[in-house]
Amino acid sequence: MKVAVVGTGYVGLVTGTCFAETGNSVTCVDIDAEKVKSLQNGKITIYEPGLEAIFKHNIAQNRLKFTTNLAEGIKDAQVIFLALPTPPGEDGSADLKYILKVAEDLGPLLENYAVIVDKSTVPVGTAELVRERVARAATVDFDVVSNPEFLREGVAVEDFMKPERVVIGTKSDKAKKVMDKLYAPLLRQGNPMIYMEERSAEMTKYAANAFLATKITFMNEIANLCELAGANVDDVRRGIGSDSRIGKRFLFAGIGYGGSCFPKDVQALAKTSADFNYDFKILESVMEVNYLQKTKLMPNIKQYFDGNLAGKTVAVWGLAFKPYTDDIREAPALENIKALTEAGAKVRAYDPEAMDNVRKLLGNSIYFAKDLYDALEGADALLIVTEWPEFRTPDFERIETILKNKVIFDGRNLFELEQMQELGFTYHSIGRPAVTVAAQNA
Ligand SMILES: NC(=O)C1=CN([C@@H]2O[C@H](COP(=O)(O)OP(=O)(O)OC[C@H]3O[C@@H](n4cnc5c(N)ncnc54)[C@H](O)[C@@H]3O)[C@@H](O)[C@H]2O)C=CC1
Ligand SMILES: O=C(O)[C@H]1O[C@H](OP(=O)(O)OP(=O)(O)OC[C@H]2O[C@@H](n3ccc(=O)[nH]c3=O)[C@H](O)[C@@H]2O)[C@H](O)[C@@H](O)[C@@H]1O
Repeated sequence: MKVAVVGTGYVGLVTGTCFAETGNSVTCVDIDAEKVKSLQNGKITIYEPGLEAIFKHNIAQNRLKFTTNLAEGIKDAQVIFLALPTPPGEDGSADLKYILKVAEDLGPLLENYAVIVDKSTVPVGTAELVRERVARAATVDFDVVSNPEFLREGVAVEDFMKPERVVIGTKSDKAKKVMDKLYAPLLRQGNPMIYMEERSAEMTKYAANAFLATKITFMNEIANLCELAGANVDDVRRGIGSDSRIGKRFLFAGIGYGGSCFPKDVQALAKTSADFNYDFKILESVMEVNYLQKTKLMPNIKQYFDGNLAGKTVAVWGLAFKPYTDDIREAPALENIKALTEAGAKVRAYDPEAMDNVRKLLGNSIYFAKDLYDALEGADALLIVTEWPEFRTPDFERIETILKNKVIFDGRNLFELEQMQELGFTYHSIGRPAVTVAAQNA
């Protein structure tokens, strides 16, 4: 099948590459000329495990092409994916300007029937708006369907190639046939293609993200309560997660969720609710709790240094909003770096993938370390923000030698409390009793 993907960011590049991998002929379109040039030269523009190999393979097979020219990109395409940004507008709603602009541009360019697919996360009613914009200048028949994407960054290829479900919002049988054919190779394990009305498909995406953000936030609040009540959130997680109605996944307490989607999608759903005069109370709480959670460890850090961080240096392990990505959008690390520097501390940061992106944002206002131990040189304390695997079993003897104080603030609960106690570290984590040297000696 001939497929076009408009917008070649995280979702567009994964979508295009994976559909090329299943044998389609794919052209990806982007207005960012530098990005397209790099992709044309076989240089991948994002870090996503497993993507580079299939990206290169499909370029070599001539099944994956890149262009800045929309007309060229969509020529003869049977399916046109819109994988464009939908950032928050000033009022928190999803800004549809990128989607609607491309929809308008597409109209006069269509030469044959095509299925135009809203892959971006878009509010209820967007498919109707896209249809209206395309129709303004279209001279051929077309369908617009909603096909929200549920991939996670860091495991995007796996999620895309083996989706637990594919949701399609459309009433058109013609469009259904095209989508069935395109997705068939990805659903061989029997996972379902779920058809529904387009408004329900659009809502499904926001409901999924808002539910997951709420689940995490609920656990973060349980964690905060555990700290006050002397319970351990990790035990509570195991205790409730084994109930299949609750499930084991997405119950990990930490210093807040980040990323390009949960924050903006929860906000956008709240705005949609407001537009329908519905007071969606949980969403407001989720946003407030998550905002506060991101700097949850700051009071502990300040208290350790008797309220004064001026002149102190803090090593920060992890900058990406989660492991296996270089994405720093809404990353808790950024809030913590801001809080630390505002309090007068210096920051020495290390992340395996995200340092270039943070450097673009913060310049040389913080030190970017060569590795996790370089980050500790001359540092008074260690703050862990992202659970990269290489942080899980570090050389504690080396940490002890380099770090000025044996103190770790851990926003991702990487270490066992007993281990920290044995090693003699003061250790503050999330939703678990603090390990202090005083407590150890008591
Ligand atoms: N990043 C993620 O993990 C997921 C994102 N989504 C949704 O997918 C959509 C896209 O997200 P990302 O891929 O993360 O965004 P992104 O910002 O990484 O990529 C968007 C791309 O669109 C390009 N673009 C902008 N205007 C254009 C135009 N007129 N013509 C052609 N290209 C244009 C940009 O240059 C950029 O390369 C958003 O709605 C997002 O909410 C959904 C599921 C997962
Ligand atoms: O719409 C999107 O863009 C995507 O948003 C999320 O994917 P993603 O943001 O890539 O990453 P997640 O693995 O969901 O993690 C999001 C945040 O939640 C945090 N998290 C996750 C799980 C958990 O148990 N605890 C927790 O704090 C992570 O640290 C991270 O900051 C969803 O999981 C995807 O299904 C969805 O497609």
